Amino acid sequence: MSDSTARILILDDDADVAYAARMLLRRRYGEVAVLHDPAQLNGVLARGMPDVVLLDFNFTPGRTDGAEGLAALDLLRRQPQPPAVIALTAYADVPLAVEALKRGAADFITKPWDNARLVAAVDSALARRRPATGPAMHGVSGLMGDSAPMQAVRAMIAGVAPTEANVMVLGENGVGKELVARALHAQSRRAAGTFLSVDMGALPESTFESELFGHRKGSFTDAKADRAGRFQAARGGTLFLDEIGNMPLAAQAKLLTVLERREVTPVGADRPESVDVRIVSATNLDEARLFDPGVFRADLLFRLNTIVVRVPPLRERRDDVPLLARHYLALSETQYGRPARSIAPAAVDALCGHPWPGNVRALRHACERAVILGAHAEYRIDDFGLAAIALPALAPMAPTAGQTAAGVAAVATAAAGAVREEATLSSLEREAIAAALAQAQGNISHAARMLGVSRAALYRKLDKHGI
Ligand SMILES: Nc1ncnc2c1ncn2[C@@H]1O[C@H](COP(=O)(O)OP(=O)(O)OP(=O)(O)O)[C@@H](O)[C@H]1O
Repeated sequence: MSDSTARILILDDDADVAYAARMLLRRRYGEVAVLHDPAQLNGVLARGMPDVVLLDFNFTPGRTDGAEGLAALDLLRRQPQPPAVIALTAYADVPLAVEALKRGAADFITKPWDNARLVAAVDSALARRRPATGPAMHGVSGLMGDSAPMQAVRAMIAGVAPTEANVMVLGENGVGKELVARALHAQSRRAAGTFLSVDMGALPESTFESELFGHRKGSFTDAKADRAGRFQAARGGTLFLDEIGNMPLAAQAKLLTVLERREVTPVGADRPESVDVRIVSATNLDEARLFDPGVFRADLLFRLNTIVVRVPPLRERRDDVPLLARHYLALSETQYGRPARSIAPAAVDALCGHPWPGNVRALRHACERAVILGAHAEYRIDDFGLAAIALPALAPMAPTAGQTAAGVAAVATAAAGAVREEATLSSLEREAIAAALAQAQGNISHAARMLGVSRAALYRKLDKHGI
């Protein structure tokens, strides 16, 4: 399965619910669209079939019988290549969920949902629906590239995947660490189980244990029902602990205890439950920082890094650039209904020579930009917006704790010279982001913290500015 090509449709009349689901899923999957009215479903399907539909069941205010959702489900199931449907039902509406399953829904989720559960349900619906194929893809991971360094990474994955060893994936932002983790899962004995990804840097310290280990009803004010944590949700599968380098030390101690004992105690429970998950972790910290005990506990590190897979930055495997560019151009051409175009030879050379501080993710965004803005018969280098992409790499500085957004903006201004009179709000935002990234040495989580926004919000802004 390749997350970057997965298309998800959320069909829910509640704008807040749809927005929350879209924000959650957008980082993981290629395209996440929202539709509020089932009457428009036919038109949307005619423009392209999603892989997974999250389907609400009541659209007209006051209706609770679920008939509108069941009709939409029937319509989806009648398509020549029907998407997998995950029913979104109210907490108590078990009969409706059962009816949806009988009519072909792949799964159901009760609202309000548990994020980990929802992602796990989408992942497994995708995995069941379509194994990724294609000459450039390898295995079922979507990990592309035939350069010598990528062949070495792939050989390492093939050797390590069938073992139960914990694996730590190292590499800069956007190099493909999550794809490596997915490849490890897909080639392991746990492939039929869940692959569950958790952003450890984004878990609030106050709910860390409840999110990871689950809780019992009544164990704290908001604990209205028993809830499984990520360790339980990934049972029999692989738990991908992303951004492990951003975990506070106190949380590291709790994680260490679980890994040592191989059991978790849900908050409010009086006895532990055994855990059956394989742990794959990832960080963009360089190894000097990772081995600094002030940043990361050595005992936890040794639990996690039985095997280390290093994913090289794109500038060290330039041979992969043309293949990746063609793949992502083709993907965006399909997505935006644009004609297929080739890349001018000079543009291929320039793409290969670019330093790509944001690695494959940045290349992907640059290709999307070229498809949208390119106005010639062939893609030219200007279409990719590369001069702008290089900006963050110009002034790398040591990260500064507690940096404020205003401070970063000021540094951006200094780095870029005096504020130009014609500078727009948007260009100031772009400069602030570029400066924050430079100061954080490309670490998205640190840059997001400096700017006072979430990682997901920063990714959206990187997307918007083509950084
Ligand atoms: N080898 C590759 N082949 C195809 N696509 C890739 C490859 N490497 C990365 N990508 C794409 O680049 C984007 C970033 O990949 P991924 O999320 O795996 O990187 P990451 O290293 O985990 O990033 P971060 O550290 O920011 O979380 C995704 O859209 C992914 O599909």
